[in-house]
Amino acid sequence: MSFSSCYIGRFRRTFAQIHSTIAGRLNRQISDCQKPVHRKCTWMNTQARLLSSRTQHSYRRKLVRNGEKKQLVICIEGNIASGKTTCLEHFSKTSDIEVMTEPVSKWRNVQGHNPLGLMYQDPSRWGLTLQTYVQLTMLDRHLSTITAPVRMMERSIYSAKYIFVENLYRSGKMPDVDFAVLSEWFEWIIRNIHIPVDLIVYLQTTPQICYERLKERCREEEKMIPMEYLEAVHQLYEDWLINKTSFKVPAPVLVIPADHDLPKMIRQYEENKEKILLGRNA
Ligand SMILES: Nc1ncnc2c1ncn2[C@@H]1O[C@H](COP(=O)(O)OP(=O)(O)O)[C@@H](O)[C@H]1O
Ligand SMILES: Nc1ccn([C@H]2C[C@H](O)[C@@H](COP(=O)(O)O)O2)c(=O)n1
Repeated sequence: MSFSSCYIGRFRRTFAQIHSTIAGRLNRQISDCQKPVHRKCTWMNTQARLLSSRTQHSYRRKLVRNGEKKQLVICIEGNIASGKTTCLEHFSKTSDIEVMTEPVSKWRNVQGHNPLGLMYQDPSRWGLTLQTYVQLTMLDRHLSTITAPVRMMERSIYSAKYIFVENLYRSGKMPDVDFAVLSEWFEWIIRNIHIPVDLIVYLQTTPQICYERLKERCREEEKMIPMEYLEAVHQLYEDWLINKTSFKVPAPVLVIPADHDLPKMIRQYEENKEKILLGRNA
């Protein structure tokens, strides 16, 4: 087999795996969000109908998650090492809440490769690789079937793009072409797939506190993260969720100050529990 046919064969297999992962999570139904349409059709038919609906009508139809019902989806957002996983651990003890951490273990090991580690070693070369995989795995998380009345998940496909891809690009570590490809993927996803988020809980920290917690956690890949990186991520989060000057915010935001020690954080989580369970920020 020639090098090129072997390469094309591998590309086709990889594409088929990604396609089946996403397609498997979808209901193969189309909905126009306001008026759900309960018609079964194949993936290909769905695409055809999406295309025709777009040319004939002004409203947009989107693919929906398997068995999508009225469960609440709460995304926990915050800087690296701000305490998101610790927050989820606390709420995992509450009945009626399903918690879902970020798929970091996948980002550290995809078929024996470590795109997270590679990205920190050489962001210009591997930023696209990591962020493409983050986008896929986060989409997979968003589309997975919810098994409790409330889902709390760590971060979202939105912060992956608005914070981390944006940071790589703005800091000059992601080439224009990589940013353009990732942006088109992202825009396609949010235009065509319904990704409901009911509330964003923003754990607001100072970069200095995150730096201390990062050092304490001591994840191998993150040893070279400088303070400036956490400051840049912090600023992007503030502009998105507090100042609301950068990107569209997909849900109301509940801000929890998160520089405090663990006992105080737990008190704050308990004080905010009702709001969170109702998906409200006030
Ligand atoms: N309120 C807190 N005070 C002190 N240390 C904390 C607090 N919350 C979390 N940590 C510690 O900080 C590190 C990062 O927390 P983690 O929950 O993993 O953050 P994230 O998931 O946001 O990256 C961990 O070692 C954790 O034990
Ligand atoms: N889109 C993303 C999301 C996360 N990361 C990095 C940042 C951390 O090193 C790690 C996990 O984040 P944490 O849960 O500890 O805040 O993954 C990234 O580079 N891109």
